[in-house]
Amino acid sequence: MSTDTTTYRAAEISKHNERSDIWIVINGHVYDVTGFLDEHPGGEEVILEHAGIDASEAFEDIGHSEDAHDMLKEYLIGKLEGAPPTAASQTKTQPEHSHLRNKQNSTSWGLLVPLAFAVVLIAYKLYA
Ligand code: HEM
Repeated sequence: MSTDTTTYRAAEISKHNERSDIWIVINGHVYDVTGFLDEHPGGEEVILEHAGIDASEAFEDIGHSEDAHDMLKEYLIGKLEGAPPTAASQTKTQPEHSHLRNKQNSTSWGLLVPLAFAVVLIAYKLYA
């Protein structure tokens, strides 16, 4: 059974980002809120938006009541180790479309070479 002393890394937490398996991080603590989704007075949408990531700011910004803060204990499964997970850490680290950019670069170079050749040829025809 998980306890408060269990620590989880961002990479592990961010895997729990589906309706059927939701963890969120609030103020350095990890909560399994899967069962709480249907019960949340603020609706399931806001919880789903923070599935697998750090929800500290959103949670505090709403100005949750003392009761809401107390409820957190029920869902606590451990602590966060290292940096908090963010939405960005869920996406692939490799920059998207990098292969496309490379392709574009090679295309423009491929056009430049015959163009330069044509310019040289025209200049030669004109002045030779
Ligand atoms: C385990 C985490 C959470 C618990 C236990 C929790 C609990 C509650 C409770 C008890 C309420 C009723 C009002 C109150 O007592 O303050 C509430 C309302 C609400 N919560 Fe949460 N909440 C959680 C996470 C979140 C998150 C991550 C958001 C993201 C924005 C959120 C947004 C809201 C909103 C918008 C309301 C409605 C406020 C209103 O109608 O005035 N909650 N929540």
